[in-house]
Amino acid sequence: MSKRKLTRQQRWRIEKIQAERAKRAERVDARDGERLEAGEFGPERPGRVTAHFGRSLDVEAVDDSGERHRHRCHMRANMDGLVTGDRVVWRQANDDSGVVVARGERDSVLERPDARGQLKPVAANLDQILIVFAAEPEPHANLIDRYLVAAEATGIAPALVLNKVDLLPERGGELRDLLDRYEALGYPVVLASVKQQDGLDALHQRLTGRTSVFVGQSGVGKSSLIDRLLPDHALRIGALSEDSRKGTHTTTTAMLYHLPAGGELIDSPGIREFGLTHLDAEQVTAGFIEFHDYLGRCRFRDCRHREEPGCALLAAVERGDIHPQRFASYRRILASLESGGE
Ligand SMILES: Nc1nc2c(ncn2[C@@H]2O[C@H](COP(=O)(O)OP(=O)(O)OP(=O)(O)O)[C@@H](O)[C@H]2O)c(=O)[nH]1
Ligand SMILES: [Zn+2]
Repeated sequence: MSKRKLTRQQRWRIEKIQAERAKRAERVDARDGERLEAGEFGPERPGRVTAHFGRSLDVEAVDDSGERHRHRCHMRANMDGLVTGDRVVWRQANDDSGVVVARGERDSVLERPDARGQLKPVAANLDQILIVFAAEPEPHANLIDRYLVAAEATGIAPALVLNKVDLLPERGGELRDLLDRYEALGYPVVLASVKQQDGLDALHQRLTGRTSVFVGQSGVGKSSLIDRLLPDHALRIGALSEDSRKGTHTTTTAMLYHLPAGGELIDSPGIREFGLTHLDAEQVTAGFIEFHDYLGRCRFRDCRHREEPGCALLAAVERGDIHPQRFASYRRILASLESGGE
């Protein structure tokens, strides 16, 4: 991303706004501290972050009657970096609001570079990254590989979703062959159609009992899928705590939704355009799961798997144990990282 030059005046204004914000946060935190001391908050309870807005969060907890309820919470000053999906310990004030006092351990975290290019967590405790592609716009194998590599680097299990199967030729055509190859590598492949009545059964099954995100190229149907999976729009808006509904930045935060049949979806525009930036060559190599058996077996320890004699990867390609198209993708991704861009 190109660095935008700010005028001195603009910079001064931004600094001023940031200083004011920091001061306000300090005041809120001091007040929370006093109220905690004074015993104005209830006992510690477990909860899960379902949306976040600056230093405020929505925290979902199960109340005494067994129902899920969302509470607008502050986080203490020492608690930076909470994200949607985090498990937390929080205490309720005498109204509906509360304060988060601790963060639970994370099973996984999805990160994204911020405007300055630094990696920042955007969502936590995900089980599954659903990489969506479609009959149209037609996916290139290299694009699928790029998403898979990026997903593998997060440690969160990827699955492939082919949407718009209503547009495929009867026997599935080349795309079906391509998918078979990924299935043979062990990746779950799910076929879906927003247009067809029964087109989402397999997807429902994939989603049940897991916390998932949808990622993928523009136009593949991510929004359409999410709208169908969360049919009641009121249900989506209703997923925000009452205070958050009045806020203005509801469209940019990652939100956690419950699916009617169980399972959760975490979604935000920022997550959907999840990409490959910030990976190094080693992560790219590790992102090709069928290479794992051969790594460390090349004659030279620093083998770059290009034309070195005794390269175990090249030999596997030669024997047909690694698909040449996957190996070509690997090369292309490395080359694009070396040239410093997508
Ligand atoms: N034929 C067919 N069209 C679909 C299907 N699902 C979505 N579409 C259409 O594909 C187009 C793009 O869908 P979106 O849901 O906006 O795609 P998206 O992935 O959210 O795109 P971005 O918001 O740009 O990231 C729309 O015109 C949809 O109506 C499907 O299963 N079959
Ligand atoms: Zn090698």
